[in-house]
Amino acid sequence: MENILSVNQLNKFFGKKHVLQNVSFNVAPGEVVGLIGPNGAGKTTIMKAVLGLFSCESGQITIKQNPITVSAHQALDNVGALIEYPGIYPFLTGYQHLELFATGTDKQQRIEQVIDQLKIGAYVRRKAKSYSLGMKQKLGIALALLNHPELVILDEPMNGLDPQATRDLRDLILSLAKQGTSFLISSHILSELEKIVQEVVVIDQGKIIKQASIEELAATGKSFIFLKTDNNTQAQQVLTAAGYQVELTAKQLKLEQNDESELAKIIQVLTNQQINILDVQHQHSDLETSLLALLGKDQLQQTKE
Ligand SMILES: Nc1ncnc2c1ncn2[C@@H]1O[C@H](COP(=O)(O)OP(=O)(O)OP(=O)(O)O)[C@@H](O)[C@H]1O
Repeated sequence: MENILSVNQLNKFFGKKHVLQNVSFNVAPGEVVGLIGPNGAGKTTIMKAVLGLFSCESGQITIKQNPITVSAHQALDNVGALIEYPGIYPFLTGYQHLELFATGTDKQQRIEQVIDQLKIGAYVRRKAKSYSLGMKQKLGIALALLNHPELVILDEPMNGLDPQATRDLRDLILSLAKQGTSFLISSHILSELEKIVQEVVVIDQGKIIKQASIEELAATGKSFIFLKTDNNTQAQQVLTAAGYQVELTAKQLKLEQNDESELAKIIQVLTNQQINILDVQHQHSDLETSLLALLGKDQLQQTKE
């Protein structure tokens, strides 16, 4: 299927600083792609470049195969975006913002629909100067979704949202993606991001260090077993003697799990010594652990080069 967004060999300098280095990735129709990386990695710069907000020294950006440059913006009619913080006029109401930016013949219907989708009806007719951070954020997202965009770019969309609003936004993104809308989303809340994205683009110091499906990335991280026994100190000694690396915290033991059969072996070692197991928990590698492992490895590789 033809990609909705293609970024190809993008290079951007701010002064002498090479902030994007040969950045390439694609977003397919209906795909939710997460852009993740440390502070200053270049995520917002990529998003701004896609929106044609500044020129890049080299590379191409196309939306539905139409090039985006500082002077060619037509393809952006299909794009909705919320970057950095919502640009909101304090003396207009939320509703007036929506009226100002709505296009198309079904404007009025669409405005009512996004008010409903973002659950902003209770305050949308109040002046925006009285809005909390989360209220502004929801209005910003409503504006990004207003004109039936095929591609939505959201920079830290969960900023300021409470748990219920975060969950509502997650459900909304998933349902729009099912209907074919594509998303490019950056977020530091990786536990949330991993619930919505299919593909992850990891950027560090201006370079893409990995593009992978969320499952593929999770598989690169580690899994742990947490055990509580009736004698953790003895359990640690016994397991260490059996060749396991065991970390003892105040209440439990932590072991790295390398393969699925390991838990049964550990239980056997402990029961052989009459140590009773009170609780077992298994923690699969999450996006955060995988990302940290990836960044750590990459940094190690860079220092070796
Ligand atoms: N207008 C600018 N002028 C000069 N340097 C800039 C400008 N905008 C960004 N930078 C630099 O470009 C690099 C990438 O910044 P960017 O905002 O894209 O990072 P980010 O990944 O979005 O970070 P964060 O997670 O902190 O939001 C940083 O080193 C930043 O200092």
